[in-house]
Amino acid sequence: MTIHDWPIGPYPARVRIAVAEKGLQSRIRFETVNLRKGEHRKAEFLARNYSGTLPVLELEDGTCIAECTAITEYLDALDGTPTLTGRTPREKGLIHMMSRRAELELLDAVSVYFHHATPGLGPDVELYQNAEWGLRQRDRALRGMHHFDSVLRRGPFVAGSAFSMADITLIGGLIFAGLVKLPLPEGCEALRDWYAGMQERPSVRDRLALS
Ligand SMILES: N[C@@H](CCC(=O)N[C@@H](CS(=O)(=O)O)C(=O)NCC(=O)O)C(=O)O
Repeated sequence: MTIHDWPIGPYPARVRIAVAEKGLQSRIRFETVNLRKGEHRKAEFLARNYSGTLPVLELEDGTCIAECTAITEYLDALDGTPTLTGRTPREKGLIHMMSRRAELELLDAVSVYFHHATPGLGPDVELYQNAEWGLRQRDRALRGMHHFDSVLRRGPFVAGSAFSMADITLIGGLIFAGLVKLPLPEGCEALRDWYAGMQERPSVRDRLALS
């Protein structure tokens, strides 16, 4: 399998972490698509992913799976432990919900801030920007940080009693926040402590070493 990837990217980090957590490193090769050169907007890549985003998982038969959640669900289904997307219907529902909430209220919000209220990927790629919209999403991300701090005051993981895709998505959001220098607000000690612990996981710490 091939993962079309931007090594330092927060969304690609989600899949890199999932690959390492599942122990699939030996089955996957990474191929860099240069976002800063706009390679993800070219026809060759758009044929792999209409949405023009990374990462994309390409299977041996040429099937391309985009969207981090879908890629993680595919990898999780490949073989046994650990389970990242839930073992029971209840776990699956809660993990998907909390992962999606981490996307909407943090990761995607920081991404919009990056693309609209900062130079982003540069003028050749950011063809339309709306700074007000970007700043509103930055504020949404800060509210999201407070929300996840309250979630993590009630338990050690984002969704239930074990590490899951929801934790990985939140890690992606905080990676992006770090990249755009958006600090955790005062009062988010539970989120801060949780993230410090997550960064000690080999799958998180060594994610760039996969390629
Ligand atoms: N919903 C997509 C979003 C993926 C995404 O936005 N990826 C970024 C890569 S990175 O910002 O994390 O490095 C991208 O392709 N950005 C290119 C662009 O937005 O032009 C997913 O979950 O995979």
